[in-house]
Amino acid sequence: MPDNATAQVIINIPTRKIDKPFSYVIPAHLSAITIGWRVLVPFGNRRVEGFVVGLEIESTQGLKPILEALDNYPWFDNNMLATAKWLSEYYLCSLAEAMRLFIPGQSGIKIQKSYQTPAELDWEHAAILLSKKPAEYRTILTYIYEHGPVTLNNLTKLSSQINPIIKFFLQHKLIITANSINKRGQAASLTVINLAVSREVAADTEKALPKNNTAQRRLLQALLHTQELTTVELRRLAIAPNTVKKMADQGLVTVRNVPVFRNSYAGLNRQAANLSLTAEQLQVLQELIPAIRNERYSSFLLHGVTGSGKTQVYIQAVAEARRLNKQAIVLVPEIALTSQIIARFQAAFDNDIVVIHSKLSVGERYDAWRRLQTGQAGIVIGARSALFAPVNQLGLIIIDEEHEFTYKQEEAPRYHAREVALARAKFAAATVILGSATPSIETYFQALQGRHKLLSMKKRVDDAPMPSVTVVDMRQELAQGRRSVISLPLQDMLTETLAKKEQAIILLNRRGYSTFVLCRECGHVLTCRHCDISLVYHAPSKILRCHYCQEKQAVPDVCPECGSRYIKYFGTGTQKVEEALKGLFPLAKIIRMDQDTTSRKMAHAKILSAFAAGSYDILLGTQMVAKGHDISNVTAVGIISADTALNLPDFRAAEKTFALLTQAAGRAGRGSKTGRVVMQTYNPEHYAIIAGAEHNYSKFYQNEIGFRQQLCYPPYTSLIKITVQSDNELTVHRQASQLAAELTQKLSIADTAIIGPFPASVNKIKDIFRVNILIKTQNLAAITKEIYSMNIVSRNNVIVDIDPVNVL
Ligand SMILES: Nc1ncnc2c1ncn2[C@@H]1O[C@H](COP(=O)(O)OP(=O)(O)OP(=O)(O)O)[C@@H](O)[C@H]1O
Ligand SMILES: [Zn+2]
Repeated sequence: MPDNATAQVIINIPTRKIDKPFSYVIPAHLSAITIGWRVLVPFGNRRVEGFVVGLEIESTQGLKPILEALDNYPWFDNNMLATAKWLSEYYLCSLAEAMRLFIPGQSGIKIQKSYQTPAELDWEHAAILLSKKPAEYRTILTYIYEHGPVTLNNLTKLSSQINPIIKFFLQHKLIITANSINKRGQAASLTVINLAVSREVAADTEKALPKNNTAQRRLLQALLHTQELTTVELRRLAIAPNTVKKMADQGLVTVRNVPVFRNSYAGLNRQAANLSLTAEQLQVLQELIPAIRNERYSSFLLHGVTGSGKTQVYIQAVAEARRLNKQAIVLVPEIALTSQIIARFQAAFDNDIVVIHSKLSVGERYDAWRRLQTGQAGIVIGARSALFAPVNQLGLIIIDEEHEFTYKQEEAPRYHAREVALARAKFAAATVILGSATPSIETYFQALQGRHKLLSMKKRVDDAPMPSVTVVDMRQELAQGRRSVISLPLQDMLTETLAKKEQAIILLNRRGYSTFVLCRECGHVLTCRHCDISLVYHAPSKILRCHYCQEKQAVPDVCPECGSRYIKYFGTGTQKVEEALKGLFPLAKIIRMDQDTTSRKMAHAKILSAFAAGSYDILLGTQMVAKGHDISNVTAVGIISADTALNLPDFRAAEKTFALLTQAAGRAGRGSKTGRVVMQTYNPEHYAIIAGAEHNYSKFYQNEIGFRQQLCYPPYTSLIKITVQSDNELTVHRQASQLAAELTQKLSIADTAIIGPFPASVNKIKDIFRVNILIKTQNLAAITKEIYSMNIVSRNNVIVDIDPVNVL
C-alpha cells in the first residue's frame, strides 16, 4: 500500500485516559483539511468529533478515513493550539480537555440515529409491497423520502404504531439507517435558493418533468416567478430540503447559507464616553500604547486605586488595538456583576463587541465566536471562558480585577485565567494588562521582579478624596452594653446618610452569612448528614439547608445529641441584619442581595440597577455588593464583620480580607460627594484591617510578603494540591497515606516539601470523603513532570490541582 496523507486527530471525548492523537486517512475530497480543523471520525463503533493536531505522510494500512469536516476553515489557529498544549502540560490535563475549552459547548456535534430511503429505491416494487398494508405505510415512506434523514423521534409524531412500520421497511430494504450528525450551535442562517440555469432552460426542464414530480415542479415554477426563495417560503410551498438538494445536484439551482447573527445584549443601556483623560490616565496610556503598537509580547500590572478610572484606560487601549486591526479579549470576574463596564465598552465600540456569559445558549455562543472568527467583531468581553474565544488577530488581553478568585476554574481543567492569558499572549505576541486596586500578592510580586511592568494610578478621578474610614472595635461596643449587630457609629452614619437622601451599602462578610444552629447545653452544632458542614438557618421558610448539597431539614425541637430543648440560632445572617436595620430605620427602603435573592437569571443586575436608579436607600448583602459598582450617590459603606475571613486556616485569609475591605470601602464617595466607611471588627490591630482602613496597599503588601517568605508560601513557592476521594472514610485515608508515601519516595527533588495527608476542611461533601496532600515546591516544572509520569492524573479517585486557590 502506498504512503498517503494522514491526519493526527485528538478525539474529543471527556476522558483523562486517551491522551494521544490517532491517525486517520484524509480522503481526496477533504484534502483541504490541515492542522486546526474540526473533523468527524469513526472511533470504536461511534462517530465522534476530533481536532487535527498534525499531518503526516505514512502508510494508511488499517487506518480509517476522516468522515467529514465540521467547518470549512480551521477552528484552531497556531496560538490557540499552542495555548491548549501549554495548558494541558502545565495543568496536567489531557489535550482533548484543554482543546474543548475552545469549542462552544464542549462538543460541536451530537449524533442521532435516523432513517432515509436508499438512493436506488425501486418505487414500483415498494408499491406492490405496500398494497396490502394500511395507507399510513405509504404516507410514512413518502415522508421519509422527502425529509430524510429523519429521526425516530420525528416519525413517532406521524403514527402511534411506528415501530412495526419501521421494522417492515427495514426488512424489505425500503429504508436504511443513517447516523445524522446534528452540528450543534450552527449560526442561525437563512437558506437562499436561486436558479443556476437560464430561465429558458428552467422552463424547459419544468415541462419535461414526469407528471408525479410535483415538488420539483412547484420549486421551478416558484423560482421562475420570484428569482429567489428562502427556507421560510419553501416550507410554505411544502417543498422538502431533499427536493432542493436533488435539484442542486443536477445543477439546476444554487443553495447559499446567509448567516443571521443574534445579539442578546443589543438592548443594554448605552453610556456616553466622551471624557477627557486625567493626567494619570494619559501617563499610563503613554506606556501602554507603544507596547500595543509594538506587536510583541508584553505584560503590565495596572495598579489604580478604587475610582481612579481604570475602565477608561482599558477602553483607550482597546481602541488602539482596533486601530491596528488587532482584536482584544476583555475578562471580567463575573458577568452578572459587571453590566456597567459592559455598558461603557458598548458606548465606545457598539457592535464591535461580543459578550460571552454562561447564560448564552450553545447557538448564541457559536454565533458570537463566529463573529470574532470572521472579523465581524473585534472585542470579546466575558468571564474566564472568553479567554478561549477564536480571535485570530489577538493583540490585547485585559484582565479587570485580576485579584479575583473567580478567575480560577474549580473543575477540570483547573486553570487560572491569568496564567493562561499570559501564555496565550506570548504565543500571539500580544499585550496583557492586569488591572486592580488590590492586586494579588503573586502578581504584585511578579511586577516588582520585572515580569510585568508596573503602572500606577494613585488618585481618584477629579482628585476626589478617598473615603474616610472609622474602625469600630466590637469588643468595646459590647463592653458598653451594646449588643446590636449595628454599632453606634454605623447607626449614626446611616442616620446622616438617609437624612441627606444619599445611599448606603452594607456588607456582610460571607462567613457571617451562615446562621448555624447550636445546642446551648452540649454545644452540638447541627450538620448535614452528607456533607461535614453546619446547616444554615433560613428565617422566612424556617428550615435548615446545606449550602453544599442543598438538602433541606426542619429544625428539630430537641438537640439530637443530648435531648435538650435549648437550641439556638447563632451567627449573623443577612436576614438578621435586615431585621435590625428595619428596626432602626423603619422608613428606609432596603434591598437585600445574597444567594437567596439572586439565584434567578440576571437577578444581580436587576437589583443593582434598581439601587443605582435610586429606588432603594440601602443595599445589603454578601461580597457581591462590594465589587466594581460605580454609583455616585453612594456615600456610606458599612462593613458588619470585617474580620470573619481572617479566622479561616487559609494562607490567603489576610489577602482576601484586605481586598474585600478595600474594594467595599472603594464603593463610597465616587461622585462629587465625599464618602465614609465604618468597619466593625473584633481584630482592629490586624495589619489587614489597619491597611484596609488606610487604603494602603503597599503597607499591606510589605506585611504580607514577609509572612509568605517566612512560611514558604506563594509567591516564594508553588503549590500543588492532590485530593483523594472515596465514599469510604477508611479507604480514603489509606489511599491518601499510600499516595503520600509514593510521592515522598519519587519526588526527591530539591526544595520540595510534601504536607499531609490531612482531611479537607469540609471533610465530606455529598457523602464523599476528601483527604488532601499539599506539595510546596520551587521546582514546579520538574514536579509536574514527575507527577505526570507517575500516572496519578488518570486515577479516577484523585484530583490534581496546580496553583490551587483553595488549599483547605
Ligand atoms: N477622564 C475622566 N474624566 C471624568 N470622569 C472619569 C474619567 N475617567 C473615568 N471617569 C469616571 O470615574 C468613575 C470611576 O471610574 P472607574 O469605574 O473606571 O474606576 P475604577 O478604577 O475601575 O475603579 P474600581 O477599581 O473601584 O472599579 C466612573 O464613573 C468613570 O466614568
Ligand atoms: Zn449537604
